Order: sequence, then C-alpha cells, then structure tokens
Amino acid sequence: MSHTELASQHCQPRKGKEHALDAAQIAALLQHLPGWQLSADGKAIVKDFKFADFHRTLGFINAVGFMANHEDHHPDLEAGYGHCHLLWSTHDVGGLSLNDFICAARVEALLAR
Ligand SMILES: C[C@H](O)[C@H](O)[C@H]1CNC2=NC(N)=NC(=O)C2=N1
Repeated sequence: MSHTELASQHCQPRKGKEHALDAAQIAALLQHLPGWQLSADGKAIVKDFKFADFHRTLGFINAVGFMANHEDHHPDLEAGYGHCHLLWSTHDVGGLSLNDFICAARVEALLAR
C-alpha cells in the first residue's frame, strides 16, 4: 500500500488485539513513510518534525490536531520552538494498528507541496 493510498483511507474503530499489526506488516507500512521509525518498545511509530519558528510549529500542531479529531485518532506530541515530536499508537489495541499508519500518512500529506 503506497503512501497516498494510506493517506486516502480513514481510521476505523479498531479495538482489541486482533487489530494489532505484526512485525512484517509494520515493516512493510513503514517503507511508505519516510522518516517514521518504530519506537523502542515497538508499540508506536514516531517522527521529529523541524520548523523555522514557533508559529509554524503551532500551525503544524493545529493542522495535525484538526485531522486527528476528524479521524478520532489522537497522537502524543511534544513540541518546542521549531520542533515537534509526533507519536502514533493505538491505545485500544495496545500497540500499532492500521489507524496509526493512516494518520502518519495523513500528516505527510499535510506537508506535501
Ligand atoms: C472512542 C474513541 O473512538 C476511542 O477512544 C479512540 C479515540 N482516539 C484514539 N487515539 C489513539 N491514539 N488510540 C486509540 O485507541 C483511540 N481510541
């Protein structure tokens, strides 16, 4: 599944272990998401984003927040002047589901130009 195919999908309610992706599925999906990495515990995907200044960082966070609310799937984020660390994981699954990859691809689409 390509990056644009992923980004064109919407999150679905995914609750329970049966929605957890296995290591091979995760590795295959990560290939379409440049800069995204598996977290140390293997339960999340993470990426650091850099921006020229604070207001661009906040603009990004607001755009991600709007998308996340629309998809009813929410990231962890940490930010400061010129940077934002995003983490996607599916709490209802206890690890990674397709929702995390859809949202990561949607974040990339926000930045595409
Ligand atoms: C009821 C609601 O759809 C669920 O609580 C959603 C909300 N947003 C969510 N976000 C994330 N990251 N993981 C979830 O499991 C999750 N569940």
